[in-house]
Amino acid sequence: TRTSRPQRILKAVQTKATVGDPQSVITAIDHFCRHREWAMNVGDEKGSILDSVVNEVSPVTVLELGTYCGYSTVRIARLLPPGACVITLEFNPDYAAIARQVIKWSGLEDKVQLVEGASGDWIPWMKEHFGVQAFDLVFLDHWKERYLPDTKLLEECGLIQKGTVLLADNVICPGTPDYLEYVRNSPHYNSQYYRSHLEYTKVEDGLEKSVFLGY
Ligand SMILES: Nc1ncnc2c1ncn2CCCCCNC(=O)c1cc(-c2ccc(F)cc2)cc(O)c1O
Ligand SMILES: [Mg+2]
Repeated sequence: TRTSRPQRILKAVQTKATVGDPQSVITAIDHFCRHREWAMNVGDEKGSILDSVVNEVSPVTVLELGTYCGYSTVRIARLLPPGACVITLEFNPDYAAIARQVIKWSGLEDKVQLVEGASGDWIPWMKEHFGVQAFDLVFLDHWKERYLPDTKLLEECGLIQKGTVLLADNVICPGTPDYLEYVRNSPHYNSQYYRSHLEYTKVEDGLEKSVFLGY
């Protein structure tokens, strides 16, 4: 049977990128998705904004919701200092299997914990299972209708504390209207929109950065 799109992305990495070189993995995926086949990676334009937020926060523990092929996982992990890590949750086992290989090819497996499962099931176990106190940065890039309920769940589980930064992809396209309304109107968040474009297209999209101000 035909290969899947994630399998074709992995092949592009394995043929075009250098083992242990995260930037070459990022470049290979962006080239493939811009010139061969569109895919829902955060991409190079929004990826540069993600990079600047990671550098600004210099997080020790990062949570990523929605791994897909591991493109943004690699973008984040490549900027983390020794001892820092990103826990990334992926619901789809086929995506997770490809992401593991992409992350391994980039040589960043020591900075990444990939967990297979639904965000709503795993978030309540984060403290106990990973010994996480609170996250310094959360990158939301999974089911768009899960952004708001999972943010509320993270708050309830004490995984968001004063200074925690939430960075949400696709707040315009496909769009997360209930999440945007919440973070922009809550007195507990300071929210900022970074205007950009849907990965590899001219369609408007953007990232919303929301800093938790404490209770
Ligand atoms: N840990 C977890 N818990 C729950 N769900 C989980 C999960 N882990 C994964 N999922 C399941 C989410 C699967 C993909 C989410 N991303 C998206 O749906 C997405 C779609 C577009 C898009 C835009 C315009 C179009 F015309 C078509 C598609 C662009 C993007 O940048 C996107 O991130
Ligand atoms: Mg996205």
